[in-house]
Amino acid sequence: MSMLRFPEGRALDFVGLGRLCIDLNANEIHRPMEETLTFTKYVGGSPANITIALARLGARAGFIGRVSNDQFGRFITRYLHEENINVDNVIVDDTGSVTGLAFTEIKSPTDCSILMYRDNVADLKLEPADVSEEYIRQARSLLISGTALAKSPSREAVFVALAYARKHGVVTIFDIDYRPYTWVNKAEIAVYCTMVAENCDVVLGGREEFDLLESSEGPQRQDDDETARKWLDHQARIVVVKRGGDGSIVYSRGGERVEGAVFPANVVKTFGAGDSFAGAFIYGLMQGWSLDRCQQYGSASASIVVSSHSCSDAMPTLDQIRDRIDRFVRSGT
Ligand SMILES: Nc1ncnc2c1ncn2[C@@H]1O[C@H](COP(=O)(O)OP(=O)(O)OP(=O)(O)O)[C@@H](O)[C@H]1O
Ligand SMILES: O=C(O)C[C@@H](O)[C@H](O)C(=O)CO
Repeated sequence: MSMLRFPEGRALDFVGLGRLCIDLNANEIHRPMEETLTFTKYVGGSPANITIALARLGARAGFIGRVSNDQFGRFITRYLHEENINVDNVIVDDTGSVTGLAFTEIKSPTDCSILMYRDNVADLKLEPADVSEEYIRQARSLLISGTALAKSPSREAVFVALAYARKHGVVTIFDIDYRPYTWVNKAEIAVYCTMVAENCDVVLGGREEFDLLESSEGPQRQDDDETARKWLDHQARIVVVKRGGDGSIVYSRGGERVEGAVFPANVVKTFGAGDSFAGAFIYGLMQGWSLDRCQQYGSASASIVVSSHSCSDAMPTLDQIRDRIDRFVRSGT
């Protein structure tokens, strides 16, 4: 068992915090963006994707963030509402900010990149005063994504939210979510992400992301087991090291170490794997499932999303994940 206790009797199962942006995924795939003519618009932003994933699985989800006061901001808020995500703590920013744009280039199933437009974005204008203690008090869990720490006042808002969550026994989840385009330097990443990771119950990241947090400790740590021990020595009850096409390893404070493989996928784009994995994995933790079942659902969810054109729109339902698992059990595909 994961030794993680989600409080009961709360109005929300899960609250995401941070980036709400727009994905513009190239429709002409398997070619460089210089040759792309059209894009499809989706809601994006890692914490938004994970929150949508949880809502799609039936969790009562909410969000804390800022959106721009324009058509994109309204599009995002409406989409979250239509996904039954509570938007009471989604604030319209009126400082003239814009919505972050993530242009996804799909050159091949394994060669994808994101062109980010993030100057003056609304999500990083989130202020400490925007974060409602009452809103967090009614939640069972809170997700913090690392990019929300990249700039003030969003950075300070994160620490306020984390303090409220710890005060009210809310399970705190930190997805390192490193995106280079917003941080000033790697030293800041190590400092601020470490401060959050040391105070969260669940920490998820890829090998390179953990190396960024641990870089101040001399040569980059390559050992996943050592990384897990480090963070489990702090607040963490669960540490997830995501390893792309090689799967993931999940560690618990109770000494479990569970390696998980991937499900076969007809990969359209690799983006969205981490967010879809995280959504189903966290859902499983909330149900009190074993770690290998949480991991299995996370991996199955990821295989569905990497086989799709979008991230948020493609987040699967429980039935879709179960069907994916059943198909693999029956046929190995
Ligand atoms: N090519 C793939 N095919 C099937 N499953 C995959 C593939 N890549 C990743 N996954 C699954 O998704 C999980 C998370 O993937 P990854 O480690 O790439 O996270 P990430 O880097 O956060 O992803 P993202 O690209 O969304 O930021 C993996 O542990 C694995 O279960
Ligand atoms: O998180 C981002 O800013 C990019 C996302 O919008 C995009 O969907 C993605 O890369 C998910 O991994």
